[in-house]
Amino acid sequence: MSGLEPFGARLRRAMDERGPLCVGIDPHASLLAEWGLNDDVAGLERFSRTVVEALADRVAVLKPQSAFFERFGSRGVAVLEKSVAEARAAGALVVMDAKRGDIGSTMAAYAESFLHKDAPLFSDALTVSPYLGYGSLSPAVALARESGAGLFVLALTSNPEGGEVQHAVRSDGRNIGATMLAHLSAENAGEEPLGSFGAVVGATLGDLSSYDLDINGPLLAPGIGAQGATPADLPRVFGRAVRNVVPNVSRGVLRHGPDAVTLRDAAERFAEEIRHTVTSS
Ligand SMILES: O=C(O)c1cc(=O)[nH]c(=O)n1[C@@H]1O[C@H](COP(=O)(O)O)[C@@H](O)[C@H]1O
Repeated sequence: MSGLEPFGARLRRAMDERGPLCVGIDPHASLLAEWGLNDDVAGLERFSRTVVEALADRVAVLKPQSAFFERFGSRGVAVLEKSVAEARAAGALVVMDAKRGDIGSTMAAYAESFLHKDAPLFSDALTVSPYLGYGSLSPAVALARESGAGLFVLALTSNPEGGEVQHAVRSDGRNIGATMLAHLSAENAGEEPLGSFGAVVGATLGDLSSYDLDINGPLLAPGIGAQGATPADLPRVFGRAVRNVVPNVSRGVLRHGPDAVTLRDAAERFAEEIRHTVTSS
């Protein structure tokens, strides 16, 4: 199977050309209501199409959150398929936020669902959970390599509950979050200009200087906006690794809809602030 150019290279170029902002497509029921839409498939379709039409030709990454589509069953998943295809056709990279993770043999099927080039939901990258053991993700790593796709592995998540798992210390003295970062570093060794295997590291976490964030791969950083972090926090949280950070904003942008111009302006304000803090750090 001949795949695309590796995700890391495509992402680096998109970040250089468009700036690193990732906007989430998270059609919460409360946002549908704020946009004057019904909490049904038609409302979902209109919401998602509006975001894609407003932003896919200008932001580097769009990240649909699968749960909000799955809520509507097969018709919601059909909207998700269409949104992914339209966003990619308009030039955005799509990170499917489905946070899959299972025993290896089942993980292979999840990988086929999102990372096989002929899959209806093929996406440029997929969020995955390594908490059945990092090795259980190997079928997804292998298929991503073959397809030119990427993964974002939950390492240090933005939510306050994450520490109970991710800060737990192993017998070798390293904590679980740091262990995931080390696995990703090994995955990305020697890749230029950037590896395809990223970590999810929350922008809400404060100073992370005790972690080696230099994984030669992208760092997806949710938590800006609704969860309280700001673009100005990025250099303090990520240090030198800030240049590989893909900051995600979902509700902080989406609450400005349904008008496309207002949505674009909101995304542009975040993008500008991010550009400013990253280039001046
Ligand atoms: O993998 C993710 O995207 C993710 C990881 C994480 O640690 N924290 C986190 O908030 N997310 C996702 O990022 C988005 C954040 O949304 P907002 O808080 O509305 O900006 C949601 O879709 C979350 O599911």
